[in-house]
Amino acid sequence: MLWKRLKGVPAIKRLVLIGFSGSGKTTVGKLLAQTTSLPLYSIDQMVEDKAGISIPEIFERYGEEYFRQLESGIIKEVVEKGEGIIDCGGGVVERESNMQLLKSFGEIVWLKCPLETLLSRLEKNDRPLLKNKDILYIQEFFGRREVLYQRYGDITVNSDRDLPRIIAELLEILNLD
Ligand SMILES: Nc1ncnc2c1ncn2[C@@H]1O[C@H](COP(=O)(O)OP(=O)(O)OP(=O)(O)O)[C@@H](O)[C@H]1O
Ligand SMILES: O=C(O)C1=C[C@@H](O)[C@@H](O)[C@H](O)C1
Ligand SMILES: [Mg+2]
Repeated sequence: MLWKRLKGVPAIKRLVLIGFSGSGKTTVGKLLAQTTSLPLYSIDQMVEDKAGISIPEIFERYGEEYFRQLESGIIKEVVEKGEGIIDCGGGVVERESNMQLLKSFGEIVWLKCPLETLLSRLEKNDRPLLKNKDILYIQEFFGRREVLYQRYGDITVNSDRDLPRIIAELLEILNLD
């Protein structure tokens, strides 16, 4: 065991991961769920399961607003669950109502990562809001999103590092065993 549980301090067992596409929410969520045995709720995956088509297809056929409605509907269902890790889509912060619900569920962790790293991770980019966009557009979009992640995150974790270090920091913050 790399981390040590602090005795007498309650563990955080309701966690919400937010951050830009490529910040590692899904990757970190899976690893953290495996390590802690907490259930993982991946909102993007649940939206795709509900719609029966991929996210790029949802955007293409029905548009962003329809995707956002599905996303908000799944969030309403998931916050009714008990303990667990919620892996959000990158745009969850676009709706204040999503964030109120998620705040009532648990601790919101912003996986913060510089744009340069995100872009290298998203080289094979299929995210509809970023696909085929020029760098100036992406920089401006990233800047607007950072303001929102900063606003809603209770805890900020640097995700511009290797995965074991991110997981170790999260386990320490959450005081999980
Ligand atoms: N700490 C890391 N170091 C190196 N590569 C990483 C790290 N975290 C994630 N990645 C890689 O970056 C890519 C994007 O990661 P991931 O899908 O987890 O991001 P995300 O935040 O869930 O994005 P989205 O909001 O689009 O769902 C994946 O290929 C993943 O393997
Ligand atoms: O940043 C966004 O708005 C998105 C991020 C992805 O996780 C998906 O939820 C979808 O591609 C929208
Ligand atoms: Mg993801």
